[in-house]
Amino acid sequence: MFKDSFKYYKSRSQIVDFSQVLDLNKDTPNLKKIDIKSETYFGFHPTHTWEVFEVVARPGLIIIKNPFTNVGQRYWAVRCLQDYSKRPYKRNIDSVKSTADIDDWWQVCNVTGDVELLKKLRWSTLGYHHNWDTKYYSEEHKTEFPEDLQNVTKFLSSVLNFGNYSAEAAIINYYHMDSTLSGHTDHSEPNLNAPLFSFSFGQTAVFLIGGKLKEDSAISMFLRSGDILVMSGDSRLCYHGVPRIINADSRPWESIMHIKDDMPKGYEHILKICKDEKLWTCFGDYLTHSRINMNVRQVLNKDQESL
Ligand SMILES: O=C(O)CCC(=O)C(=O)O
Ligand SMILES: [Fe+2]
Repeated sequence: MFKDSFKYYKSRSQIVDFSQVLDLNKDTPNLKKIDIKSETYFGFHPTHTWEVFEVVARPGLIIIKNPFTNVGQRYWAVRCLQDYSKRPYKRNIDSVKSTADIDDWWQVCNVTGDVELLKKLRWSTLGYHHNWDTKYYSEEHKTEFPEDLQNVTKFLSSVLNFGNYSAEAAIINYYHMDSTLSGHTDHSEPNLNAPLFSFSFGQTAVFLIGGKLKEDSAISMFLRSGDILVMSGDSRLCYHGVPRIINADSRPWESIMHIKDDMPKGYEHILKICKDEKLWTCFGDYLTHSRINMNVRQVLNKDQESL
């Protein structure tokens, strides 16, 4: 059962055996290779070099083994920490009295060196804001959806042959080494046919995915920095969660190669941070102790203009 596996991997009071966790670094019959179109896009290695798999036990669950250039990883980490964590996006810290007034969390953390505050940000929502109590989206609770995140998911959707994609809601999850995310399904979107794109950066997650029912058994997999998980088809409504964050076995964000980056216009200031070791340091330090997950969804159905 999902619950039992979750408890097992979460446990700190016993030695946990990770040998059954699906590992993209190992050749395994549990993964089926998928061929994709040949394209290029900012922040990624050319798609003909990508390793894309479907998880045999979970049809529709696709995983792209870190397709990012190291600069690409830095880019999204900077966006999540410096920009997607800011007002007017909605954050968990908004509803806590002591932190509710903080507009620019990242700047305050860096100016004050407040490590406690750094750990307080657990999520932020972009576009349609997920109401965690009612589990509904509404037109009244919506902010602009970032264009770069919109475009990167359009690109991925096209490369993977899912067709047109319109990213309209995202949850950015910020995890520390002791954070977990309990089992849930993502079913609030009127459009449940469109895939969900999940990007991982920083430390490694043990990701658990069961079936459509809580009682179904779960499989586990490592999500490392740069890996992209796509929940589509039959896996879109499966129970899933993160019982554990473990230390990364490599840190691809640490060094950058000077390859030409085909940067979309308007984001040059982000690229400047990625390429300047001094400016990058505080972001790199964060990733050394944390994991960031960008979880992107299409909310509306094809011909629907609003909720
Ligand atoms: O952090 C992850 O890998 C999963 C996050 C997730 O399931 C969610 O935000 O709904
Ligand atoms: Fe989820």
